[in-house]
Amino acid sequence: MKIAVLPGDGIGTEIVAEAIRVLNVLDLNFEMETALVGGAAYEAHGHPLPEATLKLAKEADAVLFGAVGDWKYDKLERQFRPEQAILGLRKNLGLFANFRPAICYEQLVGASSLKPELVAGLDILIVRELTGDIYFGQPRGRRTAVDGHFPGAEEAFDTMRYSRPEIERIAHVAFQAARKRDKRVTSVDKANVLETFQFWKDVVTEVGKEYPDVALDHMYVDNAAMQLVKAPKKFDVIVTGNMFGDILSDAAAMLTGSIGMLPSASLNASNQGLYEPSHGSAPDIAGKGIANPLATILSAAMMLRFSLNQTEAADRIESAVKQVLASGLRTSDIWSAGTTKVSTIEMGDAVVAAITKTTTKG
Ligand SMILES: NC(=O)C1=CN([C@@H]2O[C@H](COP(=O)(O)OP(=O)(O)OC[C@H]3O[C@@H](n4cnc5c(N)ncnc54)[C@H](O)[C@@H]3O)[C@@H](O)[C@H]2O)C=CC1
Ligand SMILES: CC(C)CC(=O)C(=O)O
Ligand SMILES: [Mg+2]
Repeated sequence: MKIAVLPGDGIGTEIVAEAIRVLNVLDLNFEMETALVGGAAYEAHGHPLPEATLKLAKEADAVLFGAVGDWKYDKLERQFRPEQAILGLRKNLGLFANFRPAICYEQLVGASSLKPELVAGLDILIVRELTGDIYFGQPRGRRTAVDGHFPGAEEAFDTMRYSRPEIERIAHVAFQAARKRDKRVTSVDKANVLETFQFWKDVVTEVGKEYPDVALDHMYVDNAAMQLVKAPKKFDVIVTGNMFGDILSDAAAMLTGSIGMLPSASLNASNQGLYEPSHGSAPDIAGKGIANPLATILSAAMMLRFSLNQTEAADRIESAVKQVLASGLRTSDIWSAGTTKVSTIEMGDAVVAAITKTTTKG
C-alpha cells in the first residue's frame, strides 16, 4: 500500500508533518512518498501540479494532502496559481465525492462560536460534489460585453453546469451515507433562481425514490446558511454542489469549534481517495507553529478507514484525539480559559503519546 504525501504550502507542511508522525506510530508498514505541490512546486518546477506529482498521486492507494496557496501568487496567470493543483488533482483523479463531517467533540462545545446547547452532540455530514459546477464549467474568461447593463464594458464570466450523471452519482453517495446514519438527506440548491439547480433538485428527487427508507427534503442555500447557525442539529446529511458545499462547510466548521477541526475525504468511483483538512494554507499563521493539526490528523484517520481498510487504526487515532482534548490541550484556535495552550508540534506529540499509551496497554 502506498500513500502519496503532498504537504503543499503555508501551514500545509506543519500539519502534514504531525499527521505523518501519527501514522508512523501506528506501525502499519505503508510506503509513503512525498512530493511538491502548489506554490512550492511552482517555485521548484514552474508548475503547481508537476507531471511527477500527478503521476505519484494517480498511482498511490491514497493521497494525504495539506493545503496550497499564498497571497503572493494572486497575480499569477490562473493556470500557475497554487489552487490549480488541488483542482487538477480532483479532476484528474475523478474525486467527485467530498465528505466533510462536522462533529462537535464534547470537550469543544465551549469553543464553538454558537451557544453550547446548539452544538452539543452535533454530528452532521456535508456531501459536496467536487468535480463539477461553476468551479470547472467552461467557457470562462474575460471579454467585452455585447449586452447586459454595460455593453462595451470589460466583463468576466464563468459557467455553472451539471449533467444528469454527475448529479445522480453524488445523490447516490449521499443517500447511501444517510442509510448508515439517521436516514435523512437535505439537498441544498438555488432552484428558485438557477436552472442548474432546478435540474439538480429534480434529479436528486428522482434518485431519492430509490431510497424510500431515507427522508429527503430540499432547502435553498441562503436558508441553509441561516439554518446551519440557527439549528444545525436538525441536519443529518447535506448534499450540495461544489460551490455551495465549499461555502457551507466553512460555516459548519465553526460549529465544531474551529476550521482546524474539520477533516475531509474526497473519493472517486474506485474508492481511491485524497484526504485533506477542509481549510486552506492559512498564510496569516504559517511558520508560527500554532496551526491546529487535528483536521489533518483526523483526515489521516478517514484515509485509513475509507481507502486503506484499516478501521481499527482509524478508531485509535480518533480516540487518541478525544483523549487529548479531554486532557485539556488546545491549539490557539480552540483555546479557552481553563485549558492549556499548545503548539502544533505539542498537539502532535500528545496524539502520538495517547496512541502509544493504548498500544502499551495492549
Ligand atoms: N484545499 C486547499 O488547499 C485550500 C486552499 N486555500 C487557499 O489557502 C489560502 C488562504 O485562504 P483563506 O481564505 O485564508 O482560508 P484558510 O482556511 O487558509 O484560513 C482561514 C482562517 O482560518 C484559520 N485557519 C485555517 N486553518 C487553521 C488551522 N489548522 N489552525 C488554526 N487556524 C486555522 C487561518 O489562520 C485564517 O484566519 C488561499 O491561497 C486559498 O486559496 C483555501 C481553501 C482550501
Ligand atoms: C482552494 C479551493 C480550490 C478549494 C476550497 O476552498 C475547498 O476545497 O475548500
Ligand atoms: Mg474551501
